[in-house]
Amino acid sequence: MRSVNSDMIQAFAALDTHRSVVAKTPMRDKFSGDPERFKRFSISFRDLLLDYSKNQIDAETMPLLFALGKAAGVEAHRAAMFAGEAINKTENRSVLHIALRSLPDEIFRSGGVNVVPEVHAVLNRMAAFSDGVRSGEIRGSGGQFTDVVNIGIGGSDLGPRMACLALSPYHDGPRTHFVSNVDGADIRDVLEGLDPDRTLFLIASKTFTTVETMTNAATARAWIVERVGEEHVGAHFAAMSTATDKVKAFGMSEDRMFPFWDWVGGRYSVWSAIGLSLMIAIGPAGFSSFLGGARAMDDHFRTEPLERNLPAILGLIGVWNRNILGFPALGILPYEQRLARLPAYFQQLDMESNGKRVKVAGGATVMGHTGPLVFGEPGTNGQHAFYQLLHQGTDVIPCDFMVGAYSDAKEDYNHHALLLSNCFAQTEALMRGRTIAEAREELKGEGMAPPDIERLAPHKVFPGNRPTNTLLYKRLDPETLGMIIALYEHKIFVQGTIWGINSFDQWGVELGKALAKTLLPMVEGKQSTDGKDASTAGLIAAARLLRGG
Ligand SMILES: O=P(O)(O)OC[C@H]1O[C@H](O)[C@H](O)[C@@H](O)[C@@H]1O
Repeated sequence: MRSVNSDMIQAFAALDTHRSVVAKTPMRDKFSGDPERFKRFSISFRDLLLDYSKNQIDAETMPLLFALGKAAGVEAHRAAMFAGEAINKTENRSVLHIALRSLPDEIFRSGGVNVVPEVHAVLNRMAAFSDGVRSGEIRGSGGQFTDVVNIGIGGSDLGPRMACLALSPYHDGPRTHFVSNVDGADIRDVLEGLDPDRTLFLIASKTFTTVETMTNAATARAWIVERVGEEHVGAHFAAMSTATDKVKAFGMSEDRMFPFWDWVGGRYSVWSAIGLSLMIAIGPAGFSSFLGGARAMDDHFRTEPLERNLPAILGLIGVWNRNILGFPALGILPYEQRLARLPAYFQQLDMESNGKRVKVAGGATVMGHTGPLVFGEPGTNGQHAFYQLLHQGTDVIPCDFMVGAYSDAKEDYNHHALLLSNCFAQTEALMRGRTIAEAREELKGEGMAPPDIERLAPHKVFPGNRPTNTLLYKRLDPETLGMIIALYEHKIFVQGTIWGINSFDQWGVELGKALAKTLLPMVEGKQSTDGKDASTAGLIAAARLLRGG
């Protein structure tokens, strides 16, 4: 398993040959030739519908992709993850974010030990703490907390930040704020206007060593000490980390410490203690529905054959687009303003997991491509910004559209129908395109003179045949959000398995961190830049000059 075997080579070769067959018929003709196409290439799970019919695929493509998934050992690797095997091989760790959403009587083992009792013990402590903060029983120096500030970065920021915004209609706790950047402007802007006597800080860091988070935490501590007094620091802070000794050294008491474990990757940690800000905002019951949605997707992923498995289908379509058709990027386009941070969240989830080029088995370089460049913005905003390139640019960029059938407010009816029509219209336009004959026809219909028609028509041509998936759900509630995130987690797992890389480490972020440490004394003027390349030394010198020292 997990090294390129002859079945995989054959499966890739078959897909490669098949590509030229598929390419003969553009998607618009595939749709007119097959009224069953939507039915054939869509799949539902609970209130989620995944329509993948607007891809460059035909009846032969999916069986070939399922054969590839099987040859790559997706099923066995999936079983290994659920069995708690140390599939994160470079760090020798189990990968058990799935245990974070388990039921109390389920069993997930890491190193032979069932982790579920510990998971639920922490969840219960988080619930008691959240209830206390929400009711005012747990309070600051000036009474009930009105504001909660999560200080963290990467996986200790993007998940709770994204989910708090996504579920804002479910907020009935204190306001939540997020500070991540080491740029002092970030924390300064957040603290401005907050009442120190009623502000709770949550320090979120898996390692409790991340320089951005530690710097911001120290600034927050100083803010409290200065305004409220050293003796109140304990009441205004809590921490979530796997490094309990470091949290203690920071001065945090046991009851303000919410642990998680090294078998949870940072970008998979929103379900753990890292989600405390979300739990305080929406309450333990809402958080439990969020976990429940993910658990439902886990069960689906674990038990369904690849042919009826949403994450597998989404992952395999992604491999088709990336490896066989050679498309370099993936747009994440939620038609849901409250999912504005979802593209950034999926960017870390996907690019930090699958942005790799070395095989987990043997250390050789992967042949071909791995993870795509992930980007996105909520629709309809993106339409008025970068969709021009999606429709008429020289690169083909597959996109995932997502939209809820309902908005949570009745008065949005008019807005929501427009939102839905825009979402569906974009996928239709990307698929159909517009031919030169159609462009001419349209201009003629507008009464344009023939020379002008000829001049303008080429600019009005849309090549079409551009792939999209559409994920339609009923409404964005905690359960649905949990399902969507878990869907993408498992999709990324399927792709990482096929590419033979370790989706659960992130060595690629280390070099820059190490170099930043060596540059700091140079930026501060305490050390010479001798030995640095001319650009780096030149930039440091120029910045020092501009800073006046
Ligand atoms: O939670 P922390 O240990 O503070 O780490 C925060 C983030 O920083 C790192 O550089 C990693 O790239 C991320 O995966 C991680 O989520």
